[in-house]
Amino acid sequence: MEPTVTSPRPDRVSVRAPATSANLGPGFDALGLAVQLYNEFDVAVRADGELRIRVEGQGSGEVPLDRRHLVVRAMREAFERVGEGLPGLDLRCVNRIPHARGLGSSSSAIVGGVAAAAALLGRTGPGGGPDRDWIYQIAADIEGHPDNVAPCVHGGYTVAYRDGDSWAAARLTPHARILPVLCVPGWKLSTERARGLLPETVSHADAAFNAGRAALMTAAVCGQPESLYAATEDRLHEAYRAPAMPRTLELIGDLRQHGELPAVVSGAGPTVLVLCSVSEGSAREDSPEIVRQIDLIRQRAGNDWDIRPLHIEPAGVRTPSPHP
Ligand SMILES: Nc1ncnc2c1ncn2[C@@H]1O[C@H](COP(=O)(O)OP(=O)(O)OP(=O)(O)O)[C@@H](O)[C@H]1O
Ligand SMILES: N[C@@H](CCO)C(=O)O
Repeated sequence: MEPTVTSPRPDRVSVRAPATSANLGPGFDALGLAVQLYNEFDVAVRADGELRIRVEGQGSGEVPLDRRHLVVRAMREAFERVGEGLPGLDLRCVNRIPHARGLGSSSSAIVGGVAAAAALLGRTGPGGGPDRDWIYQIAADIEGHPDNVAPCVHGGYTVAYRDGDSWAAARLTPHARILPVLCVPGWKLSTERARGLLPETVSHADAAFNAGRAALMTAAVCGQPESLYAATEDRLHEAYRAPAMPRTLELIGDLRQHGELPAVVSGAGPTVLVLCSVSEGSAREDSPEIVRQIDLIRQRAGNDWDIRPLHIEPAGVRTPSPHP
């Protein structure tokens, strides 16, 4: 956990942390994908020790504007890891990731907070960028499971896991033929409630089913998108959560049955993730095959869902200032 480089300490920093879609169906608490939708956090140290928080966009008027704020909690934890107290701060949040929808808003806030603290502490990684492993360890400890945190920190497609006393992740590059399309509803579901619906134990047969599909998912995302439909079947969490998000499971069933589209619950829901793809070349919003798939999604979803094609974010959290 030692920093690769210790730089002079700046007194202000800007952080950009992406949205993420976790699980991807069978990879419960392990698989995740970063997408190009971001929260931005501007942090400046205050000499008077006061804490001032401004929130624009998602969560404005809902999240606490004091030491309970998730970004501040994450920053405090990071400072305490090096034996320091949190200084006074001006924190400005520009939130674009909707809360409690299964798009990793909490991971973005936690990773953003830890990354801001790392930069203020002068901890940098190779090349002067964020000290990604340090950020990952602390953020995953706070979140409690690593599947949103890993892609938020590293970008791309990640397979996250526990390795002894620490968190580890394999970061892979998704195939250019894939374009994630998110169907975001206006209603919320907290991860805490969605996790409360899961059984204590599952059958060996269901565990074996998911092991095969999760392994296939990595092959499908990174090399053979034609396997995405088979790879997106799950028996560990989606059906158990249906009572808290019936319309999500209904839409997924509809898209799978009528459109043969690889649709899954994004994270803990209620957003639906559809892994759209083209048969050759690179997937773009205006590729004829993608246009057809998005039209079908719009028809089946109706007006209550915001249909958002979002390209994969390759790099993960960034601290453009002071580390370009
Ligand atoms: N940018 C933010 N600033 C402050 N608090 C936030 C922010 N984003 C999320 N939170 C807190 O986290 C809660 C949402 O976390 P939750 O884990 O339930 O959902 P999620 O992270 O959006 O979805 P998922 O984990 O399924 O991808 C919000 O209700 C809010 O309390
Ligand atoms: N793996 C997590 C993702 C949401 O944080 C879950 O499904 O509960």
